[in-house]
Amino acid sequence: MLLYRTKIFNFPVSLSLGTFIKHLECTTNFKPPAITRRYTTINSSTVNASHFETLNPLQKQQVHLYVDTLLDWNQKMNLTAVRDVNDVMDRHIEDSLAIIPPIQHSYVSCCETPIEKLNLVDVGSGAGLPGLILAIACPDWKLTLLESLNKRCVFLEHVVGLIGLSNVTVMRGRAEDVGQNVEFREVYDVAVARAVAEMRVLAEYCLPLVRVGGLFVAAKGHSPEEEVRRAEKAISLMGASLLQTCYVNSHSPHGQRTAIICLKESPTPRKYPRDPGTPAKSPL
Ligand SMILES: C[S@@+](CC[C@H](N)C(=O)[O-])C[C@H]1O[C@@H](n2cnc3c(N)ncnc32)[C@H](O)[C@@H]1O
Repeated sequence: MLLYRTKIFNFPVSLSLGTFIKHLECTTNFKPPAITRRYTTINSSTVNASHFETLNPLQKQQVHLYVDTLLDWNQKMNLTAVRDVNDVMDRHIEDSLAIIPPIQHSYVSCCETPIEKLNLVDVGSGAGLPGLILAIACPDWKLTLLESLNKRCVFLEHVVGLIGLSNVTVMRGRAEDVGQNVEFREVYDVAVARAVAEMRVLAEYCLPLVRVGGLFVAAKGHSPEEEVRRAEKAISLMGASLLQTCYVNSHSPHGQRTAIICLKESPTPRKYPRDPGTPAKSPL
């Protein structure tokens, strides 16, 4: 059974999905949206196994094509340190799929627009993780894969075309520049990031891209508490607040993973993000 760990009166507890959603509502000031809830229950027999097993046959085929292409291109360019197909499935695919339930539950609980047509940006997408996997698993969502390295963008464009995904845009650029571009600033419902930087830096990369009322979701390891605590100031400077740390029992060999969820409450001041390189050199 998929359990969400949180704290009640400072005691760590593990909650089932339904209880977790109720807890989220009780411990935040946000009113449940007027829209119909779509994720009040999850079939525990499906989440009990791997997240991959919950995909339909076409989606599974698309993931396999992605993994084969990734490993093929990895012989020519450095896309991932993971070389074995089973390891890619367990470490990258399961890890990426594991953040979908926390995104869905937090969005439905706290954000006022319907979740069906979500507009997401994956910051520092690398070889497309988690963004490209989210695009396969949630074909109604629109994904922008933002990546600064040209060769990785070439791979992304190739694999997106090969799989035939029409809901993905590959954007080459630095988060610091894109976040200052009026065309992309504060337009995304959700920004996600995995294995790009520490939370203080990620907050400055991601939150300027998120619209007021949207979410920033960072995929992190099993013990992100100290990193998250240090990032509280940066998150607040960006006009957001920490909503929840969701502990997800991933099928990945890393075991438990976390999704750190922040809600954007007010516009980010114009001076953020700072010049390229500054957020990483001098985190807020
Ligand atoms: C360690 S890789 C992780 C990639 C992927 N998210 C994953 O989970 O496998 C970090 C990626 O973020 C990109 N990156 C780092 N800083 C960035 C920035 N400021 N703007 C855009 N991309 C960035 C790097 O080029 C690299 O491809």
